[in-house]
Amino acid sequence: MKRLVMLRHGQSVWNLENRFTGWHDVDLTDQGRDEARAAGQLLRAHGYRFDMAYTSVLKRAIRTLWIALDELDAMWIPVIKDWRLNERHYGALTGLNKAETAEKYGDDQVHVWRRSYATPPPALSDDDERHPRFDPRYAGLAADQLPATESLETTLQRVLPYWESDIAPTLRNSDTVLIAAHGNSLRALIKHLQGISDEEITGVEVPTGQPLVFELDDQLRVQDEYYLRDRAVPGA
Ligand SMILES: O=C(O)[C@H](O)COP(=O)(O)O
Repeated sequence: MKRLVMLRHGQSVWNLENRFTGWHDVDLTDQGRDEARAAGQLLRAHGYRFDMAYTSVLKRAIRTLWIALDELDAMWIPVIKDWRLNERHYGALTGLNKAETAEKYGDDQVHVWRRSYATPPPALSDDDERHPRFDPRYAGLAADQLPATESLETTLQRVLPYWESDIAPTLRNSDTVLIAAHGNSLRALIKHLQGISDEEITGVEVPTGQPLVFELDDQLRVQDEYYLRDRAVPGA
């Protein structure tokens, strides 16, 4: 049985401030670091050893991974960072307060922007300083790869090819892989792995700092899915 563990980053400064974050590169809060530490300790208590880890190019996910791997005494394992595991791009909402945006546009509209499968938030203009074309970490990408906004659907359209080309082949040749990423890039992957419908995925939430385990057969079909916090610690 193979195991894929997904870990959403711990609380970030903009989670705490209740701001739309997306591709903005904000760090963890002290609470977020504690959550990452607790995630690593929980994985250690359950005897996890990872062959390889994947993360995004955003520091809240990278630091969560570092802290968890440090707790596991496994900072030596191969780690790949890739932009395709980034959070969904929040377009022109990036940086806005979520509650104030709901007051302005209504709860229903904000819920559609946050949780619908196919409706993206309003796009950034090309000359907006928040546009990823101004960020050197994306300098190697073609213009048509750089989003000005993303729905969950278009997020899945960049996560899935990465899963197929990189993560799935690694899992076929190993036992246990960790992905430290973001609420919506992980929801996209969960939707794919579990065959969740466009409607049902709107109700799926991923909490910060909680290892989510997928047990997979050799064909990478999901046999079981659970949060590790819900399983008894062996020998405890
Ligand atoms: O990008 C963000 O703001 C969060 O990481 C996820 O936000 P959401 O819960 O609004 O999708």
